[in-house]
Amino acid sequence: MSALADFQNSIYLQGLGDVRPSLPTDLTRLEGLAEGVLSAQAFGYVAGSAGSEATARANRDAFDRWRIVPRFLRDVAHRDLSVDVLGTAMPSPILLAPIGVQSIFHPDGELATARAAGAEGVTMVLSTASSHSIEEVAEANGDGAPRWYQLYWPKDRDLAVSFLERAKAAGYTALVVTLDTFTLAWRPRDLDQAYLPFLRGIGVANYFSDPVFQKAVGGPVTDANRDAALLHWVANFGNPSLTWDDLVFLRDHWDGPIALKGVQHPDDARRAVDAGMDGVIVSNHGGRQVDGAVASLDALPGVVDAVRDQATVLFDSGIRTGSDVAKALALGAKAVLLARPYAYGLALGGQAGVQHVLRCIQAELELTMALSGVTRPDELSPEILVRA
Ligand SMILES: Cc1cc2nc3c(=O)[nH]c(=O)nc-3n(C[C@H](O)[C@H](O)[C@H](O)COP(=O)(O)O)c2cc1C
Ligand SMILES: CCCCC(=O)C(=O)O
Repeated sequence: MSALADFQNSIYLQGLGDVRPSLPTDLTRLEGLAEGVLSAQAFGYVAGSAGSEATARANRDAFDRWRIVPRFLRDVAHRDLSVDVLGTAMPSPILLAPIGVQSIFHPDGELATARAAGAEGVTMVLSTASSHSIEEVAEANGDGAPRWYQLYWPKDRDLAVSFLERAKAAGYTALVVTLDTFTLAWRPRDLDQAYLPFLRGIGVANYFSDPVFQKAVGGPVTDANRDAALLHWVANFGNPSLTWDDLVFLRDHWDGPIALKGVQHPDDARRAVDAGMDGVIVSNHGGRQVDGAVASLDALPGVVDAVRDQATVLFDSGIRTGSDVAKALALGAKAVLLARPYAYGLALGGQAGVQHVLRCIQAELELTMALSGVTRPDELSPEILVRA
């Protein structure tokens, strides 16, 4: 047994003193509860996806179509979920996905998430669109806590370099570059409420605190130049003109590992390898970008096949339970990024809510593996799965 599954025992033992978990241990129930504590706008922003939300549903359906076939009498007494991903030692193959604008879920936003991740030893991927700055989040995360930085690659190259330098200086060791959101997709829940957090000054902390950004808007952002600063953000946030050739620029300005997030096609995965990228993250942004896009889990095997051992393949979009993690790993992912469930945990319980989510999903993963005859993540293979 490991400390991860000990969480299960600690819950039962607390029950002897009539103490019960304050949040559900079935993480699929968090969304419904979060709806009760969030504003309609904040809930619509996190729970919503692109268009008719067909891809968001497809992400979940794809997990349902794979079933685990448990095996027994394989000595699963000693379990070890730890993995090394792009040079970062992790207690389990689960990272916290980049989620921007977290102060719409809880006043402490990314600071609470960073504290939770630091306390659990789990790697947090900080979004460029965070509501607290790169440096503030690093401080909350703690010295020596593992953290990665996610880049939204702005038009202004000097600003991109400044973000990378700040992230490096603040101890973020790997870079995640998100390809699929150089512009926001058609998101009806936000459109119907005419709601975009950035225009209300949320999710722009890294921009407003940046010397390159400040220079472009005539100095530190105050009431006097705030509207101009927001317009500069709109004009600069993403760059639809980027091509594969531009990745050379990133390689030149970041000396750690780089993973491209949003890869769905095997050929794009091969191009990432050719461009010297260290990893790809198979993701459709939780169905928030291309409605009608292939379910992320269905895209995973093709990418794994294309990349083979030449790069690390990570996965997100639709992970809700420990058994989802096991399925994604069985289909070839080295680790997964957990997203919406921890945003709901944050909304419901701040730092403690995020820690609850992390403990539940890690314990559930370990128990699912052990009860399926598997003791280590690298033992998970397609052999443990059948089509439903
Ligand atoms: C509210 C919200 C904000 C997000 N912000 C970012 C972001 O700033 N950068 C990024 O790369 N992905 C962002 N994502 C996408 C997640 O990293 C992840 O790919 C997606 O949520 C996975 O789908 P799932 O939550 O349904 O599992 C965001 C997702 C949500 C729900
Ligand atoms: C401008 C987009 C930043 C946040 C994001 O990635 C999302 O809402 O999906």
